[in-house]
Amino acid sequence: MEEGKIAIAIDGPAAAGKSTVAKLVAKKLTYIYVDTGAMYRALTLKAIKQHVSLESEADLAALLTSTTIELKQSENGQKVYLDQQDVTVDIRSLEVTNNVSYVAKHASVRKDMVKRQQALTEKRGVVMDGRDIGTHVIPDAEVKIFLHATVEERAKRRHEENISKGFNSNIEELKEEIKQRDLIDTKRESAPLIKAEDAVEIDTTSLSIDDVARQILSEALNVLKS
Ligand SMILES: Nc1ncnc2c1ncn2[C@@H]1O[C@H](COP(=O)(O)OP(=O)(O)OP(=O)(O)O)[C@@H](O)[C@H]1O
Ligand SMILES: Nc1ccn([C@@H]2O[C@H](COP(=O)(O)O)[C@@H](O)[C@H]2O)c(=O)n1
Repeated sequence: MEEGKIAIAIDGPAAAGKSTVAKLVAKKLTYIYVDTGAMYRALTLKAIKQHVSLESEADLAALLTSTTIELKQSENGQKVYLDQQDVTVDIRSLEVTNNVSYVAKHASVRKDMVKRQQALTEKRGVVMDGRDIGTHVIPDAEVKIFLHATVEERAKRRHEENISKGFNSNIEELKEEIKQRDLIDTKRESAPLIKAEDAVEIDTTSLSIDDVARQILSEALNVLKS
C-alpha cells in the first residue's frame, strides 16, 4: 500500500447514489475516482454500433480485446474514452442503459474488465464504484461500502435528475428499468451484485448525499488513523 493511502470500494444496485458519493469522497481525500459501470457501458456502446450480438460471449470478449477504454479525471468526475473517442455522454443513452447488464453478465468479459480495473488500484488512493468491487475487484479494500435505497426512492431521484437536465422522464418506466437491471445483475452466475461480508451497509433512502458521504469518510478516516 502507498503510505497513508487506502482503497474504498462502493457497491450497490442501480441509482443507489454510488457515483455521487464516490466523487465527493474522492475529492475530499484527493483520491482517484473510478466508475467501473462506465467501462461496461463503453463496451456495450461499441457492440451495439458494430452489431455484435450481446448474447455471444466469445464475440464480446474478442471485441473487448481490441478495445481501449480510458477513464480520465475531470472537474466533475470522470471522462470516458472509447478507442480514443470521448463517449462520456453517449454511454448514458437509454439504449446502452437497457442493454449493459446483458453484456456485463458474461464471465470472460468480466475477467478482462476486472484485470483492467485492478491495474488502476495498485497504488491505492482510489474510490471505485460498481457491483463487484468489494467482492472481486478489490477484495482487500480497506473500506467496503454497500449502498442501497428503496426502488421507489431510487426511481424518484433518477426522475428528478432527468427533469433537472431537461430530459423526458417517466417515473414508472424508470422503476421498471431499475428493477430489471438489478434482477439481471443479482441473478447472473459470474460475480453477481451482492454485499461483501465485510462491507458496511448504508440504507440511503432517508439520508442526504452529504450524510452518506460523511459516513463513508468517517469509515475511511478510522482506517487511516489506525
Ligand atoms: N442520498 C441521496 N439523497 C438524495 N438524492 C441522492 C442521494 N444519493 C444520490 N442521489 C441522487 O440520485 C441520483 C442517482 O445517483 P447516482 O447516479 O450517484 O447513482 P448510482 O448508484 O451511481 O447509479 P448507477 O449505478 O445507475 O450508475 C442522482 O441524481 C443523485 O444526485
Ligand atoms: N463493477 C460493475 C459495474 C457495472 N456493472 C454493470 O454495468 C451496468 C451499468 O453500471 P452503472 O453503475 O453505470 O449503472 C450495471 O447495471 C451492471 O450490469 C457490473 O456488472 N459491474
